Amino acid sequence: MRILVTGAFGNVGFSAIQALIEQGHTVRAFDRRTKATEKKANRVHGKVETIWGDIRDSQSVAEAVKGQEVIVHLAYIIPPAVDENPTLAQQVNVEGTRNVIEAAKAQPQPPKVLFSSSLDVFGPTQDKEPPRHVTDPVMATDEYTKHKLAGEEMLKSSGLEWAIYRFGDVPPLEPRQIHPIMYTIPLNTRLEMIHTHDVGLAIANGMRSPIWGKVWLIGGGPECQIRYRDYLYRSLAQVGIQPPPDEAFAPDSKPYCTDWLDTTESQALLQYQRHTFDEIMRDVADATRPKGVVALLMPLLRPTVRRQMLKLSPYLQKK
Ligand SMILES: O=c1ccn([C@@H]2O[C@H](COP(=O)(O)OP(=O)(O)O[C@H]3O[C@H](CO)[C@@H](O)[C@H](O)[C@H]3O)[C@@H](O)[C@H]2O)c(=O)[nH]1
Repeated sequence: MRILVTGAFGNVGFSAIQALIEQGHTVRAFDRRTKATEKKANRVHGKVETIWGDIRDSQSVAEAVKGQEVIVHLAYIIPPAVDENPTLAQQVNVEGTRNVIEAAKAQPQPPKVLFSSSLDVFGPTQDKEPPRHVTDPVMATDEYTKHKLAGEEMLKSSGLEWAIYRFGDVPPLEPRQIHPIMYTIPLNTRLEMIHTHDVGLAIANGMRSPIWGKVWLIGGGPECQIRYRDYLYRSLAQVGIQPPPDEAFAPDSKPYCTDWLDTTESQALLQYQRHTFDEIMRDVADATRPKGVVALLMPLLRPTVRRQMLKLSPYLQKK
């Protein structure tokens, strides 16, 4: 199949193109050109056709869409960056999705579109019995979820063949920057993680499955249903940093929009859940382990990193 992947050199995109190549598809990658995306493009050089462009530019999107049978639309500004530049995020996320849909509709044989959404669209649900089902009500609670729900609606009413994957939390296999967002999640929050390679597999397996016309929940399954504390403590332990005290975090009364997911149906169809939470964390640790001089300096750097991290907590600052 001829498949265009937008945002192809992002976290999910790169896993998707690798799984698609492995399954014999002809992959066209569309992304903006940065040092990071170029580095990843070099790793699949000769295996995909790469088109550099801006998702906000309808002409380059139309060029990329030509002759494709499926578009996997992943180009997006995600949290926390989405709140740092909401105007740009609106253009990339909402207008970018509109460009993809319009370009698809303009084709003599319109391609199908697989849109990536998020479990965040269920809103705050920690007071409800888990897991979340695909039929549960949705609500916009911030810019990101507003954009995702607008995209879902645009696609459903486009007249195109569509499918929507709402993903759980997909940790990238690269270092995540320390950001104040880490303190906005109460430590007891239910989180469902999924290995980035399993998301790639769910996308690739979807190409030969009857996914169309439906919304799917894509998470790691019961083995990946954890609490935020499990994830955070493990991530910090892997780099030898002691976790911040409980009072640095939002209290349980400030619920965050993530939850465990009912993935029975998606797993039965797509057979993509291959990794447990422990395996995700092992692969993240392998991919992010400090090397060379940084590794040697780590024992000296740790206290400074921890101090800087504590400074980012709005709850500690209030005291
Ligand atoms: O202006 C921009 C900003 C970003 N990107 C690309 O979009 C991709 C985003 O990837 P990344 O930031 O690594 O996020 P992912 O974790 O891969 O995000 C995926 O998974 C999220 C849900 O977990 C979805 O919201 C996103 O749409 C989907 O791309 C990258 O290739 C970026 O280069 C653009 O093309 N234009």
